[in-house]
Amino acid sequence: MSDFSVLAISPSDADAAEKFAKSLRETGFAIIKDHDIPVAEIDAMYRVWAEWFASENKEDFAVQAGESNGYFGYKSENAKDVKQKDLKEFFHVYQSKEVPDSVREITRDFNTKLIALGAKLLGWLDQVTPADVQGLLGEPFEKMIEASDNNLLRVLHYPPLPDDVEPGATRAAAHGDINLITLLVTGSEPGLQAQDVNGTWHDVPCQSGYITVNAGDMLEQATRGHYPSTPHRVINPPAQENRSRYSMPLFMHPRSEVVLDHQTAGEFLDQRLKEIGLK
Ligand SMILES: O=C(O)CCC(=O)C(=O)O
Ligand SMILES: [Fe+2]
Repeated sequence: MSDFSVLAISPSDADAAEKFAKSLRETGFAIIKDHDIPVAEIDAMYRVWAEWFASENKEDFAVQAGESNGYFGYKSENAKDVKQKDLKEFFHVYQSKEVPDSVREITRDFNTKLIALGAKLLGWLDQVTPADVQGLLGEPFEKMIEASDNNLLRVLHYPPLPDDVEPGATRAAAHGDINLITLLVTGSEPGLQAQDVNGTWHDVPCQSGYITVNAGDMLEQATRGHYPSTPHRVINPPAQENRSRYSMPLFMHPRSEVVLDHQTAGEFLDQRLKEIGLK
């Protein structure tokens, strides 16, 4: 186990797009710093959502059958091909769907900013991805997510571990994300690990204000492996640090009709949601 020595890229770097694509290609991850989302806003998001997860009326927002927005209770999701459920609860925010009053304004604003940053990063990939790989795409990456209703901000709460935690159960078992790229604002506590191409697990730096980006399965599929999807997981805390952990990944999802390879993004997503117990 070692620290992940991924370069932190600033959007103002002259060669930001090249560095970003190189890092995604060689490590599956990239770190963005000096973006325009203030740390104070990230901290405020964690604060208001911590209060919401501690509130009594969470179940009023429980996800409805056939839907994917709203509240998902503790142990509702498993990683693909893993039996045990992850030790987490979460809320799925879509720009066009309802969010609780107490968190609405800040969440909409934060989500808008993060989606804009995600669009910019996909635009970087459009600039520097080799022409033969671009030739495989039905449309540029940035276009795939334009006016997409499928971009998903997941606000996660990993409660302190109970005394009777089942052997082998973890906060988040190893998985690849389904979507194109994920923007993962640094969590409130450490625990996130990424696997490199040699199979070694690394701690992802838990530095406030950093946004870690990883390639997902749709990006790997659309580029036939040019950008490999990166396995990652969230490990359980040591006993002396058994606190709640919060994190907020934004999953950038194409419009449903975008063709990835032999499947549309909508078909791909549907199949994967069934495999992870969410559909
Ligand atoms: O909590 C984290 O830091 C990672 C969450 C994650 O990988 C996911 O929800 O897909
Ligand atoms: Fe993930």
